[in-house]
Amino acid sequence: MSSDQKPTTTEPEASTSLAKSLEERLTIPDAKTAPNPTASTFTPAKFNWADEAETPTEDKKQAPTANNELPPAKIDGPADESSLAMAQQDGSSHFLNGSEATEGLLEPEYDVNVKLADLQDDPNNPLYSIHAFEDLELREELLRGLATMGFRKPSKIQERALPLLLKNPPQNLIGQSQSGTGKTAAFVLNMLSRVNLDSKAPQFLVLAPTRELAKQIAGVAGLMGMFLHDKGLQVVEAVPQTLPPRGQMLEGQIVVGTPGTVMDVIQRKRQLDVRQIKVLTLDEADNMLDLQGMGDQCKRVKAMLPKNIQTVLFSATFPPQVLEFANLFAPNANQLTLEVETLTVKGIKQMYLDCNSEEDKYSALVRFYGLMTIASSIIFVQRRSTAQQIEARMTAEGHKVASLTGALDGQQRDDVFTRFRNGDAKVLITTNVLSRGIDVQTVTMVVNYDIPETADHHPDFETYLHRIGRTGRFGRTGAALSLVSGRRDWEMLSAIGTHFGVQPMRLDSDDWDSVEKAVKDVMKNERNAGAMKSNPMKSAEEEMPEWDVEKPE
Ligand SMILES: Nc1ncnc2c1ncn2[C@@H]1O[C@H](COP(=O)(O)OP(=O)(O)OP(=O)(O)O)[C@@H](O)[C@H]1O
Repeated sequence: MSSDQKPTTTEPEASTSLAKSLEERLTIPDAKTAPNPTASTFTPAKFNWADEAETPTEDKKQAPTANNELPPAKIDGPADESSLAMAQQDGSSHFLNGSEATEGLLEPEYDVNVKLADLQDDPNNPLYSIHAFEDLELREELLRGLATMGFRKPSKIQERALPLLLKNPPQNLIGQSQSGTGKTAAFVLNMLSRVNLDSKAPQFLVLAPTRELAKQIAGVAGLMGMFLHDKGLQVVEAVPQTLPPRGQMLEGQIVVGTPGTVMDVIQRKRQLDVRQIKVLTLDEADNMLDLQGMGDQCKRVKAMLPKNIQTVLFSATFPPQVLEFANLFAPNANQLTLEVETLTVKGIKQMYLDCNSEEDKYSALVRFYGLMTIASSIIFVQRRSTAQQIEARMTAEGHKVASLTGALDGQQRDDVFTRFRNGDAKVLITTNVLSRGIDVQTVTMVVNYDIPETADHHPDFETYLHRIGRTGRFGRTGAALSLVSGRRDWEMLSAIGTHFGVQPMRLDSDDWDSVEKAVKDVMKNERNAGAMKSNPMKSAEEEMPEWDVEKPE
């Protein structure tokens, strides 16, 4: 709802002053500029670099919630061809096929290659890089893999993190960068660079919060290592309901799984030999280390691994209290962290739709979808029951939608998610279970049907950021629409805007012509913006964000 109109029944002045104070406080800071330490001069240190990110998942919300949401079903499984094909489709199509299924909102009038090249030339963009992958001393098979995937230049996080990760003796790393900027490739390349292909023993363990993300990471590792398979590379998943039969070991140098299942296959089922593990990586590390969620499981897994292994933590968000624990989990880590104001991805246009009531949200949603063709979109809700209701209503009205929540079993989740990835379902309704890490490049719209809130009913900053980060991946454009239906929603969204230093654009559900025009304009402007941002006149050093360098304790 708007600052000046609503709520009409409850203290309109308060709402107005809220908006005013919001306006006063909201300034979008410029990227900081400062000397840029070159990769070769890095010593174990903490770097604070300007950019963007943050989020929680359904797994995190295993703590009791008001709506009795249960934690997601636990899932497991070995690496298979489908995950490779999935990653292939997702990972490689970005540059190989610029005219993928984006229609309507995001007609790709531009050439994706040209636009991305511009973004990667822009020092203020997180995709910017002054190096080539060739400078990063990667083995030849990996360079070929990257080229086949269409990766032309590393992003900032890849360029910064890789030299730190690949140093010998190996050092721990805590790495933060905005959603969709290629953190997966950074930690996957570390593993693929360090792998000993003469041994089939598990050497690398990656933990991720959900089965979908674990499978996605396994797929990326398989794809990036495509030229190492005939030399013996194997990637295996450890997610529920896809494990080999009891008594059979998980085989593969790279194991990717969810923490509960990994704990189970090490300790109880004894299907994972961890004696040769040399790197432990946590993706979505702030979520994984959350003590109310999976923190305990991750700690227990780590305790079962050999001592003195390299520990690598990545996320788009590291709230201060979690960062503290992260430093205990990965002692003496090199640190690449970002200021909170730099976490939002500029290519994601943030909007909110002012609805008249909670019930009005559904009709506004359906009307919004009727306005334009959207390639693919994700609707996030807070509760499973809401997901089911919206799915039923939209399906009854002839929309092709799917819904994925922790209420489904592993196979059902895989089926639904495959339908969405393939484009058979264009709209996915889900809870926070899919808020983190999921990379489906055709997603051009994220809808926050419910404003994300924590279990203790505060605005959930991290989840908001991760949710909207499901669009706008690696330089793509996207839009995020939050539905606001009352004073509380408005206050929560305002707090989120203040936290990140952004102000979502208001759309009025009483004026659909203007909504349609505004959204189309937004998408057009965003689409054209990338190519105009770069400033080739400034040297890389002049324009690099500020890095605070500290020695680790
Ligand atoms: N150097 C690169 N060149 C081109 N594309 C890339 C490059 N690095 C990564 N990508 C692509 O960018 C997309 C986003 O990457 P990835 O999923 O690793 O992002 P992320 O930083 O982990 O995001 P999140 O915080 O949401 O988990 C993927 O489709 C990946 O294939």
